[in-house]
Amino acid sequence: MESEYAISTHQLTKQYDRHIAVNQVDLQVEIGEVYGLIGPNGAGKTTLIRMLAAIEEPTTGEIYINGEQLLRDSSNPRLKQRLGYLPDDFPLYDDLTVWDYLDYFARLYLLKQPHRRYRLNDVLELVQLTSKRHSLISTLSRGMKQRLSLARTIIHEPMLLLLDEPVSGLDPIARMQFREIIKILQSAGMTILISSHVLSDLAELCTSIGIMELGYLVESASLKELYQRLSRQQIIISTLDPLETLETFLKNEPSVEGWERISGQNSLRVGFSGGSEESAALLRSLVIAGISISEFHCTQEDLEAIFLKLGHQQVS
Ligand SMILES: Nc1ncnc2c1ncn2[C@@H]1O[C@H](COP(=O)(O)OP(=O)(O)OP(=O)(O)O)[C@@H](O)[C@H]1O
Repeated sequence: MESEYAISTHQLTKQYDRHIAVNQVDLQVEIGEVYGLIGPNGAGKTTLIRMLAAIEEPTTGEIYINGEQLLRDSSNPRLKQRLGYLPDDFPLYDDLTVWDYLDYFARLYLLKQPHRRYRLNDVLELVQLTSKRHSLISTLSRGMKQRLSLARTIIHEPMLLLLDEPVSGLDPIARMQFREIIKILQSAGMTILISSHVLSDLAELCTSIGIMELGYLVESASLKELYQRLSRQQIIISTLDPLETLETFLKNEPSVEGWERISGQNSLRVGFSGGSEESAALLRSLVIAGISISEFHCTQEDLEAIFLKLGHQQVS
């Protein structure tokens, strides 16, 4: 049963003195997923990830990685070989070159020549740092340093990647570059667990989302299921007529659940309970009623709206 999952935990708990940082967490992540972990500061995300990476001992509970149990009082060398862990504060050695830094880690993972050299070249190409291979780390931008950290994390070709807030502090372009690399790793078959405060990044990358709060995993579902269950459809309607004309018409439409005016535009954001057939029928009847429609655009509430609807704090 556990072997179906890249990660499976049972009642996983971590207690520091009297404070419970992770509380009876049952987490299941299927092989090949990109699983996003979100939650406010102090929710327990880092502690959970550190236990999965076998850096932190659980107080109670069990962890299975690809069906194999992480053992207490053991360095778990075989399992660690399959894991790549990127902490949120990993130090880089400023006075090494990019190549020497990666070569150092490849040696730690006992990669032999000529495979080590091939692997370094492949990884540098993936993280788009080939042209920087002879540069000192101190001369890299923050985004480049983060991509180098990722390169170090995957140098030994792990099956499972654990990334703790990898995009925090990066500008939008650097975040996009990082996301593109994650997508390539996923398509190569890696399972990836990623914690982030940037919900729009997770919405674009993840297949499933887990929400942590006060040490508990309070929600865990595929992104598709979350959207189906919690995301309302919305229609943006713009008109050349006075907004009141459109509003009067919408009052009699059964699938319309309310609306708000979009400031500065002659447009409404309409909450809508129907599917695509009902929205097509609405557009038809607006046109038949002689209302001049300049925009009619169906959209869905995003991950941030879902997160707020669940009653959790906003995290970004
Ligand atoms: N070594 C430790 N000793 C005592 N308490 C700790 C320790 N590590 C974490 N905690 C506490 O456990 C709780 C969870 O911390 P954790 O860092 O896992 O949260 P987080 O969700 O990763 O937060 P953030 O988003 O700020 O990184 C916090 O209250 C923190 O103070």
